Amino acid sequence: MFGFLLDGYVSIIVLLITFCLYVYWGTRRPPGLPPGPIPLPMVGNIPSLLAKDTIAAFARLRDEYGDIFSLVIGNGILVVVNGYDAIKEMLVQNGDLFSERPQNLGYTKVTKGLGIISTNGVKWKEQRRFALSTLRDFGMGRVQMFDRITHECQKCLNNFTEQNGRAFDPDQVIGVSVCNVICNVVFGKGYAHDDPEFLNYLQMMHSDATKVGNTAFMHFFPILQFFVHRALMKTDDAIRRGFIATQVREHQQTFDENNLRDFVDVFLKQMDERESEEMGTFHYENLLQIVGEFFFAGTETTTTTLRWAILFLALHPEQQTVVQEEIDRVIGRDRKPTANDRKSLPLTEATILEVQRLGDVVPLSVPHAVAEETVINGYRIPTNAFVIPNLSSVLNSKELWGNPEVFRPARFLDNETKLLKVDAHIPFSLGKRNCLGESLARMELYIFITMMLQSFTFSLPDTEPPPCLQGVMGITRMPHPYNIIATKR
Ligand code: HEM
Repeated sequence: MFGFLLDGYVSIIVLLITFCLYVYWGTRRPPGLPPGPIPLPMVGNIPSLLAKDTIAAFARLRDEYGDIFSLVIGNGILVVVNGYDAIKEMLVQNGDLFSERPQNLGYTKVTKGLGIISTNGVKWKEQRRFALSTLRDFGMGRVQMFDRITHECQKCLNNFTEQNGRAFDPDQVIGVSVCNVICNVVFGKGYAHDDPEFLNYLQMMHSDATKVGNTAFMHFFPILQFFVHRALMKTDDAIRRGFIATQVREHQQTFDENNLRDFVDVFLKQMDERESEEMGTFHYENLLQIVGEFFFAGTETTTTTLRWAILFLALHPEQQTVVQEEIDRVIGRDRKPTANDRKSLPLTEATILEVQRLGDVVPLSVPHAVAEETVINGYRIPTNAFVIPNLSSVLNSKELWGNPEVFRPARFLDNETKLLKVDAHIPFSLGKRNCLGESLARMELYIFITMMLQSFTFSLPDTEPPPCLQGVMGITRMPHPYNIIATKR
């Protein structure tokens, strides 16, 4: 007669046990991982990633759990590596193990195993080596490239002049000039600043870059990934199949193997020579992807750094004046800067380093992964973990810089005259996966900043509220939009 009561009790006990197991498994950290907060059932440590300021949240977690901590998110694991010593130990001392990219990275689904940024093994090695040597031949370090960057920068300065002392947002004009530098390397030419098609592709890339950054945590959620990647794939495809494919077609039609004009020509020659290779990486789809990655990785990063540069200089007029005096003394106002001038411009160089340090443009680098399950400092790093080198923890370290929040180029100078080499200045990351475009980017920053200060003094309009210096996270850490007045010198 009391059977139904018994059934009721059994159901409640089963439910209770299930609930306890669910809470236990849901809040359990997989054994051996670096320390970190207790995950909540279902959502794991997502709340730590949703914080308005991820960088500040990571700094708090580092204080609590140490230089290497982990977060459990959905079906994924995030290992965050902080501080120069720990990052160097992983990316340099253990570079062979930590130089992979995670294959569960959302971006990998968009790239479908092509390109350089998200590939591993032979596919990555072969194309990275080829890209580095071809970029060196066509760009980085060559006088001809120096002239092309100078030319693109001059177009940007002409636009500043046309503003006639009015306040304006320099974002787009800098973006077009910087993108044109990449166009020069890969296609052998740049585009007009008012070319509507070019501007449209640039705008698409810009909004893609914002989406990828904002959706970092979606890498772990297949349903969310589905929607985001569909949107990303659409724009990615439009850029590759439209803008890039048109240029490649033109190159194929005018190809002359005795006159290789740019990156695309050299790649086409390799495609021809290696046609018979099975599983080779020199094929049409890979060419579209790699060129797209140069635009993607090279435009937003350099543009954002230059936007920070103008903002910091406008906020520090005394610093701007001393750099201008140095440039006037070494180059004058009429001659264009040369590569040779660099060694005579320590203050200018120190200012560029400080812009990159405080601008902190790629604060969390690009996720790495381990080639095989690894134990480091006694912690287990599984193969499916995303390893995040927290570059921001180095560029903003109190121990290293004393007052990291202050814009102070002199920290890179000895006796205010000699440029110091500071190993912990790592905006381009470290190790085998470090930024492939570092030399090109350094050349661009030097030419743009020197030429800008040669011709203009930057100030903020006093009719507008002071700009917010908190960065906005997209794929880069950008300044909030701001207006500037460029006064001709
Ligand atoms: C100021 C400008 C730039 C900054 C701060 C920057 C920073 C970075 C960082 C932090 C990484 C990730 C490194 C890692 O995974 O550990 C990276 C990778 C990369 N960068 Fe840059 N970058 C800049 C400009 C450029 C330019 C101009 C290019 C154009 C060619 C470029 C192409 C790449 C590529 C292809 C990768 C992927 C490398 C690989 O996976 O092997 N970057 N960059």
